[in-house]
Amino acid sequence: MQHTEQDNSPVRHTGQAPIFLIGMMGAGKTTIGRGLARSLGREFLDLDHELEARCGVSIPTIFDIEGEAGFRRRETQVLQEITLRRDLVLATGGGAVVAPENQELLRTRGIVLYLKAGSDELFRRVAKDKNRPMLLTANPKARIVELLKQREPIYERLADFTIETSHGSINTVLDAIDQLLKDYQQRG
Ligand SMILES: Nc1ncnc2c1ncn2[C@@H]1O[C@H](COP(=O)(O)OP(=O)(O)OP(=O)(O)O)[C@@H](O)[C@H]1O
Ligand SMILES: O=C(O)C1=C[C@@H](O)[C@@H](O)[C@H](O)C1
Ligand SMILES: [Mg+2]
Repeated sequence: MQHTEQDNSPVRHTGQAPIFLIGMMGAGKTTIGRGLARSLGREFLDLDHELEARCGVSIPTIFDIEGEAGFRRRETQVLQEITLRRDLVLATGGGAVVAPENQELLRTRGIVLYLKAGSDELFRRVAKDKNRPMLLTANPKARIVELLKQREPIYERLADFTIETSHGSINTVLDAIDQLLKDYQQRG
């Protein structure tokens, strides 16, 4: 499916531009994304859940069978399709911003919100969860620090808005995003 064709279709321009949440594992993309979609009356999709639903297996199983490269190929394929949807809040996967092709899709097709958190807090949030294959190493904390270092410049560069999620409650973060989006819409 050619991106240029879709850009010219009437469907593409009906409704509001999609909102894409980016950030590290544990930054709150799924949690905040769901709440934001509810408050905006939009559809919510989570890229990780979408991949699992389409493959019929969990993310760790996709990594086991196809490796990270296979997972990333599937991630790009699904992103190409779902970033075209309007009136959507999309929680991306933590590593979805790494491929330049994905960066282009996110940058050109919607509003990008970077949910930012420090490595200590990220580790606290994901430490007990075994469903993140990127963290199945001897020292998951060091892995988070390393991934954050690699990815932070990409998150920063892609973001239309950055929201700190390390401190404060989920509702505080949701209120801050509501306010940002209102200001943005008023500016036109
Ligand atoms: N202020 C906050 N904002 C977001 N999440 C918070 C906050 N405070 C605590 N949390 C908790 O942090 C966790 C965030 O995990 P979540 O699965 O939403 O992250 P994610 O960015 O989707 O990660 P992944 O990329 O691995 O899917 C949740 O358990 C949530 O309840
Ligand atoms: O940070 C990452 O590379 C990942 C984050 C998760 O959202 C999943 O997309 C997967 O576990 C890989
Ligand atoms: Mg998530």
